[in-house]
Amino acid sequence: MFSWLSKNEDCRKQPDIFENVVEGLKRVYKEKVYPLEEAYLFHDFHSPPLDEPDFDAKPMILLVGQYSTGKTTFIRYLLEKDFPGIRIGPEPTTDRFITVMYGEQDGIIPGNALVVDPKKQFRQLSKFGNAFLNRFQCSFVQSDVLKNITIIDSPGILSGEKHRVDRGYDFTGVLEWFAERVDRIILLFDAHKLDISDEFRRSIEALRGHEDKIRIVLNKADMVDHQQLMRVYGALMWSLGKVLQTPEVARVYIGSFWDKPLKFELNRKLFELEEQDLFQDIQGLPKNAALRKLNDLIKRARLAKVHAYIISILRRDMPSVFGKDSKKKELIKNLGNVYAEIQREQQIPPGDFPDLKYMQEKLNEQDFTKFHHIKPKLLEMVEKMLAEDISQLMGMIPHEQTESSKNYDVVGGAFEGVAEQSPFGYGRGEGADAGSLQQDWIVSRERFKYDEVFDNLNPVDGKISGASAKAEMVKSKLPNSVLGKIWKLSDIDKDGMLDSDEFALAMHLINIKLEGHDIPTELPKHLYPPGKHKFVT
Ligand SMILES: Nc1ncnc2c1ncn2[C@@H]1O[C@H](COP(=O)(O)OP(=O)(O)OP(=O)(O)O)[C@@H](O)[C@H]1O
Ligand SMILES: [Ca+2]
Repeated sequence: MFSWLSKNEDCRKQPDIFENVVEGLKRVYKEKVYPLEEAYLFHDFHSPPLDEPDFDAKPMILLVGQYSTGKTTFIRYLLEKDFPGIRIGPEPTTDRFITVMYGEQDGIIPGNALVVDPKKQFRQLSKFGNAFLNRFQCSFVQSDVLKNITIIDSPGILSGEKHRVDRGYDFTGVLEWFAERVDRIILLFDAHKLDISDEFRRSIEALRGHEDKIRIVLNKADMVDHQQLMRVYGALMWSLGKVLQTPEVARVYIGSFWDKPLKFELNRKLFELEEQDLFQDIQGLPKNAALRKLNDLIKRARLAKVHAYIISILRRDMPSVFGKDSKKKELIKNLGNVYAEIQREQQIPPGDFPDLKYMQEKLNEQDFTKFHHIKPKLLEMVEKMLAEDISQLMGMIPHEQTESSKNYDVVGGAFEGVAEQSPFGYGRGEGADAGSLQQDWIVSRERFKYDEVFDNLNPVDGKISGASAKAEMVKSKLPNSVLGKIWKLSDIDKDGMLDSDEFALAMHLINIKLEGHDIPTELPKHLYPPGKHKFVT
């Protein structure tokens, strides 16, 4: 299975210099973490070994939610086209996990074939059996959106359902498997029907430990009026606080992610801003993928370490001849004492330990006499990797991010319509952007007012001094930091004085700020006075 594990044997002798972050992660995993995992049967307890495609895969977004919250519609909205196998409807529709990936041609690969493809990151899913594989597929779509991300649609969570029994496979296990590997988990809620079932709550629990990846979408927010929306939002935050059990509750994006007309025009602005934030988050995923992989590898290495301590202590405490069975039972029952011993002696925080009940269950199936004693060398290797290699790789990330940011853009589909060039882009026609789509200089519209003030400031040779401009500008009561910025943008020819055009521009910028918009760092082209276009940078 791990043909790639034996490659590059010589690397070990060379000093650790990594070509790039992902190659570095592959190498430290296979050379330093994997041996510890293998020695202490980590893969039987926690998660299967990482494979090369796990490191190479495009960033993935997993959509999770109760049935009919609009998961599939959300994907359709992003892609602006259907994917093979898409089904949308008010009743429970999606009955399978579908990874929606980029392909030169549209098509489907069924789960059974997917898990034997060595180039894809899904091989280990075969452990969930045929009942799952028959409910798993990959849909290929020719969409630019998918060139740098992969989206995973999941079956809606039904209330009153016991997943393992009704679906025939370990649904939460599958969720957990994906949660560990994806870059983003988007939980969808229906503003129109906010009842959080016990089943959904349990599914969210399967996402424990990955709270940093979770974002919440309060979808269909357009189906209720504003007052009701506020109430639903409050109720959602309250329930989330209980389910997620993290001090800071994940970011909630309010919106209606489909292409139908708005019911309440009042919501347009809010939805637009929320969508912009969510899209930015999604567009940042490819850039941050290396950091996410690094983060997940640290989590994994720490768990592997704790796991090794647990297993080796159990081995140490087993008798060599008689009473093995009763001792095993006793050790499992008192596993809490083992945890306490490790916490005390190794100074490992309780949060790094696996769930006690879960470990007790897993240990039942194991033969303790086959466990290894403590191997300090293997542990040291992981310690050293956490201390040295990881910080080296961390240091390479900013460089890689700037280097390759251009190739990483998520474009196309819904991302295209709101791109800056179109008049419907975020913030187009507002604030400093107002007037960018017209021929005339927008400042000239209110010009007559500004000229009157200007003339009263006694200009000499058509210009007023910095001092008299300042005296006028502070009347806006804006702080000096803002006015200084406005001054810089307005004194276009940089002669330390303002002519009537420049003064009008300064007043225009002050109004923009007073209306609550931001002042740009550079003056947009359309705000340059007609005679001063030669100064455009
Ligand atoms: N933003 C929206 N506002 C109102 N209705 C919506 C919105 N998005 C989707 N719907 C409607 O909600 C229903 C469910 O949509 P969809 O099938 O996409 O949900 P789903 O979460 O994928 O469901 P399932 O879990 O059953 O697969 C459909 O009738 C769809 O038209
Ligand atoms: Ca669906």
